[in-house]
Amino acid sequence: MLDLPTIRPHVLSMATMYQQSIVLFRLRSDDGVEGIGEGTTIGGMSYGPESPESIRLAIETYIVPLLRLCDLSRVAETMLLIEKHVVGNTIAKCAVETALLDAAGKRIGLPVSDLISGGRVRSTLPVAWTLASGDTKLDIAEAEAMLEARRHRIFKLKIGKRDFREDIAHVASIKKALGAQASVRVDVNQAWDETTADQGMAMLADAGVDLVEQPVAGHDHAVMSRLSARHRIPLMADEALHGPASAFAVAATAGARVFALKIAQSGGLRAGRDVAGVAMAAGIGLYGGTMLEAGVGTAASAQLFATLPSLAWGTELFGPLLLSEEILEEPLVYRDFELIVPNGPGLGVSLDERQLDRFRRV
Ligand SMILES: O=C(O)C[C@H]1C=CC(=O)O1
Ligand SMILES: [Mn+2]
Repeated sequence: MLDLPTIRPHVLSMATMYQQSIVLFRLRSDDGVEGIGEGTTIGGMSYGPESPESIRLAIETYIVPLLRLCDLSRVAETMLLIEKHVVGNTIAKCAVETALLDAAGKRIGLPVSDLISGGRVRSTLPVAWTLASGDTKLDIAEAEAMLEARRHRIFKLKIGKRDFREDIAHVASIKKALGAQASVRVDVNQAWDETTADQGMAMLADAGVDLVEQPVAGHDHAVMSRLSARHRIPLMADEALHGPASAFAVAATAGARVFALKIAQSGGLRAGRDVAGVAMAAGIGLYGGTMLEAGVGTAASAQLFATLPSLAWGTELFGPLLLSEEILEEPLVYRDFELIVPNGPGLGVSLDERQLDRFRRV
């Protein structure tokens, strides 16, 4: 487990992050091939049911003994055994599956994208940036600097902490300042009830905002359906999605027009691929989401997102850029508003051991 400093406090409706805690998992199979994976969540236990500590515990206490029984070159068979003995804990499973896939790719000299879906259809991914300093002027200055540097032109604003009118005035000022050169979206992280969401979504549409992410509780599928039917601004599901069955439930009730696809929340890259399959079959748009992972989880997400036939809303794979310390030997490359998807065997990234020693939680 590493505790990594962020470049600034990141203000979300349920927590303010001053650092990010990530869990790295490394395995070595009998043939000597190594694989790495990452399990990361946001804001301790305030975002979802897993925490950095629970991810580590699930892996060490329950998953590692199962791995000792497996032929680690057989990814699907190994994950099936884990699925049989460990319920839930999608982020821990994602870390382990990522390491298995990384090793599998290295073993045969292919990137993970080639193993999970027959290869990539794109080699770069558009990347959004989250404005979450908590201050309108600072957010505008940050967005303008990102546009100037050609790093981001899609901005997601974290709202839901303050009164909704105050939040929307903040969003509208930012959209007005940036104009047509940027797409502005919001993430409410489940903070509103239906009545507030009704007023909020109408006002956000009028302000020129393109997308509203998880305005109400993820388990309120009926409310999501009603909001999606009533509003022209698309509702994006995030916390409602934790694997293919939940994706099907949201799709079947027309609860969202866009899915935030996350490998951690889905339970791994292959489950994420299946969530994407549900979305595509149901005519739901896709956005490549993040749990603000560092380089390993971000590279793993990129391997999946690169295989998706359509990714209409781009991605938010900016996690490493929110951290002031790099953990990869070669940092991921961001250029011209996009992330270059690593192309080496496995995930295509390696760890900087000195940084692990510096930031490991003791
Ligand atoms: O989507 C979330 O809820 C979590 C995350 C993604 C970007 C960000 O700033 O926070
Ligand atoms: Mn979200």
